[in-house]
Amino acid sequence: GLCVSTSFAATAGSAGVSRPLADAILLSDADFYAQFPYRTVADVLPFLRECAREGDPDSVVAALDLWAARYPMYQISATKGAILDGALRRASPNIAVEIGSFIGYSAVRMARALPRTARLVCVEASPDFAEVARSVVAYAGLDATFVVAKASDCVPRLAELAGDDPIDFLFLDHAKEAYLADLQRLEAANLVRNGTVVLADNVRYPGAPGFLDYVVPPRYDTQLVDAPYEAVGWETNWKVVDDAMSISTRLALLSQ
Ligand SMILES: C[S@@+](CC[C@H](N)C(=O)[O-])C[C@H]1O[C@@H](n2cnc3c(N)ncnc32)[C@H](O)[C@@H]1O
Repeated sequence: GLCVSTSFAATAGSAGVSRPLADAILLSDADFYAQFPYRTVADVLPFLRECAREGDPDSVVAALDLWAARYPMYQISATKGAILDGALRRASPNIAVEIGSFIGYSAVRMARALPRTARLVCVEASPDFAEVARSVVAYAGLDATFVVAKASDCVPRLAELAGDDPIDFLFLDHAKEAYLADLQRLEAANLVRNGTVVLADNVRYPGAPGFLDYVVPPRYDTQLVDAPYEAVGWETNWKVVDDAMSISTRLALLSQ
């Protein structure tokens, strides 16, 4: 529909689209679905090999934007991706953690926006998704360490990976109802410091009960950034729903 082409056009222009991706953009729905079927998440890999340049994160992001436009699914939009890029660049973290990677779209965006010496750790509960995400990040020529675990079980491994260092930037995009408990688990393990930035998606829709009430002074300073949730009912009737990302900065550590 209209939403798809407009939102994609905005990214394609800035990303330096390769010739094959430009061809794929022009395919009719029927031709696109015939040439690039989506039966399992791993089907994104042959599409990327054809439509994105290996070692070129911009072309991988542009190709995944097209993939998501033809197959609306659970990755953040290009608009939300730009919000993530901006927050990450402003925070300039040494250690960034993402919880909920799906096939690696936001992981590529984060790895691309990080300082060279920084590390990205991605926590993903599904082994299948994590394996695809790992391949996508590698295809983009970027680095990330994957922890295949539920967020509630990832703390020991995160602590090990971080050494004595806290997480400087945390992106929450997994089970919305688990945001609060999983953040508090990281706090209890001293993985959050004064100034740690926590960016959370879907805090308005589907919504993160309890989480938004928690990330307020004196614990956190929080800014809400409006950005629509695009994929509601995409199979039958495309609907844009109000949503927001929250960007919270830790103000003070409480003893737990
Ligand atoms: C919305 S998708 C993430 C999209 C990704 N951040 C992107 O923008 O490309 C949510 C992901 O969280 C994972 N997930 C759900 N609950 C989880 C949990 N408790 N711990 C870790 N991962 C979880 C799901 O398997 C799914 O891949």
